[in-house]
Amino acid sequence: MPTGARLPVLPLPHPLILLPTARLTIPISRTLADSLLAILDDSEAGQPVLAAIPVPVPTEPNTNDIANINVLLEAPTTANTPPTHGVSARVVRLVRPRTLTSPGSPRQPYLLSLHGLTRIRLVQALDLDSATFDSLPQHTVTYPSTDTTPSRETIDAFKDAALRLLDRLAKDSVQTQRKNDWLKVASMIEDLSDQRAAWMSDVLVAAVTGQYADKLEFLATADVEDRLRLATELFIKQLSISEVSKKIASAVDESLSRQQKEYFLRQQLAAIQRELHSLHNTSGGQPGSPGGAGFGTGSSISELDDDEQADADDLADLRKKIEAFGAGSEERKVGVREWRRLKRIPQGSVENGVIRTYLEWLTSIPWPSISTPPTTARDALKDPGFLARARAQLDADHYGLDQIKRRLIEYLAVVRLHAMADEASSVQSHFPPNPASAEPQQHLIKASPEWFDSDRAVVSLSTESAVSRPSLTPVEPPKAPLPKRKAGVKGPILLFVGPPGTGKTSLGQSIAKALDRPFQRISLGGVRDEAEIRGHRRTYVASGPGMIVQALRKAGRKDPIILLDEIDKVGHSNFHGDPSAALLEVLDPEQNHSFNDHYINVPVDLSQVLFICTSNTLETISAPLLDRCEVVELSGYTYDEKLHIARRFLLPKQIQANGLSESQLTLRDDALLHIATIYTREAGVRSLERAIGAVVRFKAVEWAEHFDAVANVGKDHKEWHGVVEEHELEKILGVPRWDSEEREREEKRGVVYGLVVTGMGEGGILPVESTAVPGAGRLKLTGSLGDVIKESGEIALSWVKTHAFDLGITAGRGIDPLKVPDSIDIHLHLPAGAQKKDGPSAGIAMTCALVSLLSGATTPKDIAMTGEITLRGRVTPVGGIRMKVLGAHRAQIRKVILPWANRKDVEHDVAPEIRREMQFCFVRTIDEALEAAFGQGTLGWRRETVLLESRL
Ligand SMILES: Nc1ncnc2c1ncn2[C@@H]1O[C@H](COP(=O)(O)OP(=O)(O)OP(=O)(O)O)[C@@H](O)[C@H]1O
Repeated sequence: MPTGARLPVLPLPHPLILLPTARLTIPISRTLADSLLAILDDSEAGQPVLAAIPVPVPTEPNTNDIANINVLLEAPTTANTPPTHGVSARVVRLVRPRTLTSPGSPRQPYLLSLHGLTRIRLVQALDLDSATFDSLPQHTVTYPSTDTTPSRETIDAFKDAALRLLDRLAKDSVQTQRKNDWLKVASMIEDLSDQRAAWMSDVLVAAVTGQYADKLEFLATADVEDRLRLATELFIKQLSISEVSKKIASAVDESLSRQQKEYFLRQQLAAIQRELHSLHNTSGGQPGSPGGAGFGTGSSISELDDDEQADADDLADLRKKIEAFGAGSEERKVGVREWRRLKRIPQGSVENGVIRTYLEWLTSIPWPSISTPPTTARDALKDPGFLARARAQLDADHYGLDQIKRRLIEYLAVVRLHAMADEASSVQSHFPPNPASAEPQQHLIKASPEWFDSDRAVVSLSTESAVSRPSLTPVEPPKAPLPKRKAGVKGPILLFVGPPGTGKTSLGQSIAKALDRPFQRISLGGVRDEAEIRGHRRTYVASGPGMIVQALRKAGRKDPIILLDEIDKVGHSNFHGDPSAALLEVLDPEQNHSFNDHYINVPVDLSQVLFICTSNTLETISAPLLDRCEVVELSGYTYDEKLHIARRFLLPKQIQANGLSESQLTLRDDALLHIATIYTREAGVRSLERAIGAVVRFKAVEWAEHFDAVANVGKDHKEWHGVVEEHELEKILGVPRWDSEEREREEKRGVVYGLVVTGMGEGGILPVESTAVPGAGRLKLTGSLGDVIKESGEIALSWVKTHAFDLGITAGRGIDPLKVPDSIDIHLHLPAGAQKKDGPSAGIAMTCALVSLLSGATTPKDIAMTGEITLRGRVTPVGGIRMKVLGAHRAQIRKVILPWANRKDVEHDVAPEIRREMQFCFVRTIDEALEAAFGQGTLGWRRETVLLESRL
């Protein structure tokens, strides 16, 4: 064709483009078709040629559309320059398809097929403003020269890139036909002559390049060398695109297929379980039996089968609970944050489980920000008859303990007053001075659900608020003030101290009943790890909250009674932290409104909780902990009290527990007392309860046998005897444990009885034995003795040596009784060597034992003593008098020798009936103690002694 020919120009709207060698079929309007037909009529050759000029529209790639990687990779090169490049195209077909015509349609679309021939260039660019796609204006075109031969390297690079791309396309093709086509083209390229390389580049670029801008640039590149280079670049680009796309597709495929697989497996599992269930129900089951026809015929599916539904319900429940948290509260923020993380992490993953468990804990704590209906505890405190009811409750649950009950009533009165004062101040704060100030709070609560997922946030916000633009960032409401510590909501923290089984725990339960609050008991015995109280941090595997939060969750209310049991047995600072320091935080009203549990990691308010502590002894409790508590001592019961407790509480409880009725079984008082004295010698009543339980069980068996025999008429049966006598006890409970000790106790030279308090807080007697062995005047002390008690032994020996002449042991002053007449060693032993013993209170007993050994005088076997001695012979006071006296009374001791300074303890703390039954000797000096122990005139005193014996 001659250069500078005029051709009708067909503008191709974006994104249509026709490359040389390619074919293109496009719909055209009737007007355009008419123009074409006119040209066809004029044309001599039959197939007219047009200039097909692509008209680009400037487009910005949408960077948000990450799904379409081709769009991202396409450069925004389609600038606003007037189009000049195009292709001469032969009109191959012009048809009017029937399917496209519709009656009454103003435009009758035609289909025009074009075949690209060669590159052309318009001499004068198309005027974009006046260009219409309905006319074929005549333009002068030029044909760029294509004669140059490309270089060897360019052709080789082109072929190499083309072959690699074709290879990839063949591999990626799913259809065999298409794969074969690509392979055929590849073999053509291998045999391609250099002259045909430019033609082949047109063919391939038209076939494989998807991007408009690339095609446009390729169309505009007339020079053969440049064109081949550009084609090479495009092939490489296409290759990397297809590789990246493939990688992404396979990654998506993989994750999808894993999820689908899991889903299908779960579905199959559920189906199999359903089948098994129905099989089980329809076969073999007896009508009316579980699993039989009466229970379900297979159509009813247990709620346990449908775990997916249950799972969804649980999640919905969780969400509801988080929504119930007060707006702006710390727990709500953490809950929302963790909820979002939960939604992001795939179900079934370990992390998902961890977050879910955390959220379950978080939502199960009774947070103060959750609005709850007014609690009955508050109502109980408001009731004017509250104190009377509390007193009645304590009396109904416990016998005796009058002083303690009085103290508890005082305590409850204080709690009530504080609660009422608190109520009054909160009523005031519920009425804000300006009603307008309450309004924003309402909006906050209304808008709260959209915190949960951002997509929901967009929807709900855009529908509700037409004015403000929706944003993806959650709307943070203004911070609601954290609940302030309510000053002194409760009274002091009570600490019940006493031996086991004296009713410490059950007193705590009675207080909870009186206050109508839930009761939780935390056993601190053996707690060595701070994390048991504070919880483990969430980074630990299988971490969880500490005991305090667990108790709060179980109680389900923010104001339960929590009993910290055996606080004396909690561990102190070690490499697992300091549990007692953690307890300090729990018990300190200044700190416990924001207790920090490591697992929950949101401050927990414990200021409404009433803590009560129990302990067997005060010695092992750390001073700061003790400082926070008010000590209430329960020393133990007398036999008389035990008898009452047994009759009124323990026996009826055991009778009921063992399926009998009170009319069927009677335990006489003498039998009960026998159990208390001979079988169970303890300060509390726990063993007594156990022993009574054993007797009741024995009788329950007898009753059952009797009942069976009566029902089985004709068979001989024993008579039923519903009264338990004292003499029957040995048959039921075996040989008495304490009886033998009493009998074995003897009046012997060198042996006296001291009074002790065990580590469990229980009083009792302990023999102090001494014997003389040949030796060199040394003192040997055995029986697991601590330093202080050993020193007491040495002080006692020094005192006896000094006063040996006055006591008539030696013939002259300055003679060592351990050397003259014979050289001896003294061995002092305190039995029960497995138990550690320490303290100064055995001073008197050791002195008496040494005097007895050296003088030959003995003390009666029903005398016991306690008191510290000094080198000058003074007797100084000791602790635990109440428990020691009670222990001595239990051990059938009739006379106790005590330091004078402990007189007030006996007067105040010892029950009157014990004071009546026992003789008390209060002594100021060792001389007085010796006279009280050995009896007046027994020792051969060489000087006048003053005996001050006082009886109560
Ligand atoms: N004064 C009492 N009146 C009636 N029952 C009592 C009395 N004291 C104790 N009990 C009963 O004795 C049993 C043991 O009491 P509890 O468990 O409270 O002892 P504790 O002092 O807490 O012992 P531990 O130190 O071993 O925990 C309970 O069944 C309790 O009801």
